[in-house]
Amino acid sequence: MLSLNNVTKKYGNFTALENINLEFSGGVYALLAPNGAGKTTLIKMLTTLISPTNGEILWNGDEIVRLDASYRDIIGYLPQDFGYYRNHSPREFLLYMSALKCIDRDKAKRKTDELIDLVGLSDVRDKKMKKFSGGMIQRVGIAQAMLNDPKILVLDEPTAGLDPKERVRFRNLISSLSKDRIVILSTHIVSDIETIARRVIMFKNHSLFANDTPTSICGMLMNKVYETDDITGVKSSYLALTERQENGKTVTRFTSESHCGDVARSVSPNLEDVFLYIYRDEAM
Ligand SMILES: Nc1ncnc2c1ncn2[C@@H]1O[C@H](COP(=O)(O)OP(=O)(O)OP(=O)(O)O)[C@@H](O)[C@H]1O
Repeated sequence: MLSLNNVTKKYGNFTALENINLEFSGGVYALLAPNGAGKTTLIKMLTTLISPTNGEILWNGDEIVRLDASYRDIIGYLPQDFGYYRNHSPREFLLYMSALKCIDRDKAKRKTDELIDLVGLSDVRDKKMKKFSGGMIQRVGIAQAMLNDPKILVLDEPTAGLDPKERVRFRNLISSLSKDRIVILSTHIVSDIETIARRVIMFKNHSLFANDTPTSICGMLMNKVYETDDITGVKSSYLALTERQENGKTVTRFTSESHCGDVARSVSPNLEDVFLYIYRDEAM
């Protein structure tokens, strides 16, 4: 089990994260928050790239900084800006990364072929990556993070820049990889994690705001989300969440503390509603 006890991170006088307590045991944990909320800061602490200013991070009861290389052996990490050589093929790149990770050559070859198949790049295993789409590159990124068969897989905004089809494919891949490990994934895109996250972790004002199942988090807005094609009929105060066109009319989805069932249709809240509601005052 990976746990954070009262972790605070300051950059000079600026507090990026304050007094965070979390536990990770298995499955997908989604760090869901707008840009600048502290997701990368948390990930960098979990991967030992930076240290907490206060508090401790433990792996099975031992401080990760003390475990040092033996902790890094069980981590797979896909950073936000994943560096690769454009003239490498996936196979060359994964063999190169295996060497950096001190994986012996026979095992590296076996693992490289296995992972290339797993991420669906068998057809292009020997093609230069310079012609790859963003989704293909990210799949190479996941494969390099999996080379050491990590117990903890950390993915920092892995779907940034992917098209909808690539996102779905990536989501399915992440879900399958989470069966026997902890996957910690940061994103500000709700649809990436709504169906695969075991728990959703949200930060607000640099503190932990929520750490719960997607269903429970949606429960925050139960009986408070409505839709109408005549928003002028809503007389109580409300917060407009989204708008869509339907049969030539603009349907507004909104949340209201007052009962609006007489002028609007009550609908089940989803994670996007909660995200828009919680971060309503923040620039996104
Ligand atoms: N090295 C640093 N020095 C000073 N401030 C920093 C540093 N790194 C991050 N910050 C600040 O800490 C806050 C959290 O940044 P962080 O990168 O963790 O956010 P994030 O949620 O990952 O957002 P993004 O997706 O934009 O990276 C931001 O206000 C950022 O400007």
